[in-house]
Amino acid sequence: MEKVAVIGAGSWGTALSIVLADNDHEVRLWTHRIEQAEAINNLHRNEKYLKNVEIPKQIRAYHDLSEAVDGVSAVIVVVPTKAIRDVCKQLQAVLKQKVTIIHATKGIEPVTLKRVSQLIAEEMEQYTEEEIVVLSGPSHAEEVALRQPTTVTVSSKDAKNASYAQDLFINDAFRVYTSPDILGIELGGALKNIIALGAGISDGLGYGDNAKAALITRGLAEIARLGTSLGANPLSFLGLPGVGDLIVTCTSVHSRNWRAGNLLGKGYKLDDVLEQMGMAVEGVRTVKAAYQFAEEQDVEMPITKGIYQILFEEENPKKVVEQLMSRTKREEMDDLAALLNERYTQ
Ligand SMILES: NC(=O)C1=CN([C@@H]2O[C@H](COP(=O)(O)OP(=O)(O)OC[C@H]3O[C@@H](n4cnc5c(N)ncnc54)[C@H](O)[C@@H]3O)[C@@H](O)[C@H]2O)C=CC1
Ligand SMILES: O=C(CO)COP(=O)(O)O
Repeated sequence: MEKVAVIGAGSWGTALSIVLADNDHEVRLWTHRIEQAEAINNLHRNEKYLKNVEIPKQIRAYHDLSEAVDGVSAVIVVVPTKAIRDVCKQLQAVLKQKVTIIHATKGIEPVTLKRVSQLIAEEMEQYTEEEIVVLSGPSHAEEVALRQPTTVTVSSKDAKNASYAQDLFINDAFRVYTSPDILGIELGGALKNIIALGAGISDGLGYGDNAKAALITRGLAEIARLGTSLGANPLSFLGLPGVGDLIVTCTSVHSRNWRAGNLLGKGYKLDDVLEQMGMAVEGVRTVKAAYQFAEEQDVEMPITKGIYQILFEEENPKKVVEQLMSRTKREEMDDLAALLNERYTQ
């Protein structure tokens, strides 16, 4: 049994705390909102983020960060990407002992184009990027909290840390794999949110399953194209944090990115959609980063570009679909298949 702190009491932080409590760990769930800590401790509920879920009594919520991390062996960071730097600065100030840092956040910082493990290492000087672990994969909090079968991947350059994280979380309802390709795992988890926004827009416009299957497949091709240009293993995009997470986020009503896209497709404005959601919709910031990445790396990402135009240039979604459908003719297998072919047939 380990003593662990989960930083961020949104839907995902709360669901991961439940997995850890089921594994008999002592779980301290930190939130920056005092009233939320009180509600979790007194009512064993987190109604705003995870409706109708009973939180096990052995999960204790904290508002004081230094108390939450005192004596723990692992810290699991689960706040939205935009809050990572701020939260890690606070952690750096209060952490007295060296711990294993695991994050479960899915995003890329616009402008700097840094992944979350890089942001953590930048803000917490006693940790190197190689030591950080990411947990990612097709895993909606709503289903994890109900102990429905779920599979994820943990990844770190430090194999010992990845294996520690695997042991911490794995149980009969929550199966955990390991991977050494943290670049591919973080990029897959972040970039699928853009395609999920697109799937929601497509559904909001009234298009059908054919369109969604096309978005998932061609979206995977452009994620893999960008990822491999940055040095990721193309096979990672065929795994749980790649195609697995694309499928779940593009097809599940639980997905915040899909739901936000759906409202955009129905004609709502971005600001109104985000206000209505009231939860992290990571794809909105990540599409800025991916658009910039694609320009800098000279990588073709037409779906990402179209979604960027809908979100930030007020482009009409129907017009974007027309543009995507009337692009120059090409061979299909010039993407992921070709990358794999190149790597494994020589
Ligand atoms: N909800 C899900 O099913 C899953 C979410 N994720 C990822 O987990 C991350 C967190 O997402 P959710 O839990 O869904 O978000 P959420 O919107 O449900 O909760 C976010 C939490 O972070 C807190 N927060 C926001 N800014 C903060 C700050 N500056 N300092 C401290 N706390 C702050 C909020 O108060 C809230 O408790 C995202 O990157 C998301 O992509 C990953 C897998 C599944
Ligand atoms: O990453 C997720 C599921 O694996 C959650 O996706 P949303 O943030 O779109 O809800």
